[in-house]
Amino acid sequence: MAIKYGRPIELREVARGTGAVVPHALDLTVRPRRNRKAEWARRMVRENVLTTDDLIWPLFLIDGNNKREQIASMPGVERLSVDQAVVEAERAMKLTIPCLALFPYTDPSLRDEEGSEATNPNNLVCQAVRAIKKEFPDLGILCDVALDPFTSHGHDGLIADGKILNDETVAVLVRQALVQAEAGCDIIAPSDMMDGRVAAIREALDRTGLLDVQIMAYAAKYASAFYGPFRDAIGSAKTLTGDKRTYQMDSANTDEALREVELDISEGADMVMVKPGMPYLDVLRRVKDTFAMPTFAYQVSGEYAMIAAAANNGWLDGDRAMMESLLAFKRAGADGVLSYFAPKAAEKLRSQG
Ligand SMILES: NCc1[nH]cc(CCC(=O)O)c1CC(=O)O
Ligand SMILES: [Mg+2]
Repeated sequence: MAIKYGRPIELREVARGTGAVVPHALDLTVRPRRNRKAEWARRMVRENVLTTDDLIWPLFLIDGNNKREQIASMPGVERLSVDQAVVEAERAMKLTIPCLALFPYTDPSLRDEEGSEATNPNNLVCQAVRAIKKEFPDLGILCDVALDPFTSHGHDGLIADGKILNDETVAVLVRQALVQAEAGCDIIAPSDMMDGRVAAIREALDRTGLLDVQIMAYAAKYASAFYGPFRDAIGSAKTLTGDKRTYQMDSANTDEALREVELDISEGADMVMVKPGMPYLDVLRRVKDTFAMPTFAYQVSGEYAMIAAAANNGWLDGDRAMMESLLAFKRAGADGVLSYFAPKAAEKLRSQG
């Protein structure tokens, strides 16, 4: 047969009749455009859909009260004081976005070589978790585990002699995860890419009786230029020394992503993530097909900035580019997407009914 799936073309060698009724009509049996002829017809054959359930909304936190600060490289995204984060949490609830992700801008005076503020049970993230959970206990909260918002050098781990120390870092990450979980965080999301951190965090959570706290592992996280605006947002862009290529993955690799994901699953990850998003849809598809785990993509700050900047310049239709990019994650196998577009996309989805 000429084609593997669909209608066997040879079997359709029925007489087509001679002389088309319509002048100049091609003698075509198969016309794929028929299924696209109207919106209702396109809806009938649509293979993937985006809903508000697919969205995780990342928020940036800053110390203070009633404070909102624009982030220059992320037009439309702000740093929020805890009370304002609670306001946005209410918006998430109304928009039926299931989960927020929290990232702190740590005051420079609180940053040090060891990132000690990460394990302060009253740090900005923990304050926000408590405040949001108090008002909206049914809203999911995800907390990032890594030291970069807290270290003076901007790295995700501890450094000695210019090297990132894996095992010593994991010990600190475990304490960071515990203070977040004890504050009420639902999903611990290690983004540091140290080896063995998922197992260590799972063991510590279980030992503490925090059996229901989930782990979403940033399992295949690449060393990427697309994190630039995020580093502005959390204030690590200027201080970061060197790059993160000894722990984040080489963007040339995909087999390695499968090995990373397999390890994190075996260590106890409940969900896995591929990051960045759009430039790595091939990785996302392989991960989903290989492991059939709840699999998430992070449409990172640089991806957001590209679309937002082009839209603000009138170079593309921002809303359509946003929706198309989010649907692409679904098509590639994602169960959900962390995206700064989350509230805007949710508003659009709900206005469409
Ligand atoms: N480890 C921290 C972390 N968690 C999420 C992002 C990036 C998110 C984004 O760009 O939107 C980063 C930055 C980094 O690894 O340098
Ligand atoms: Mg790993």
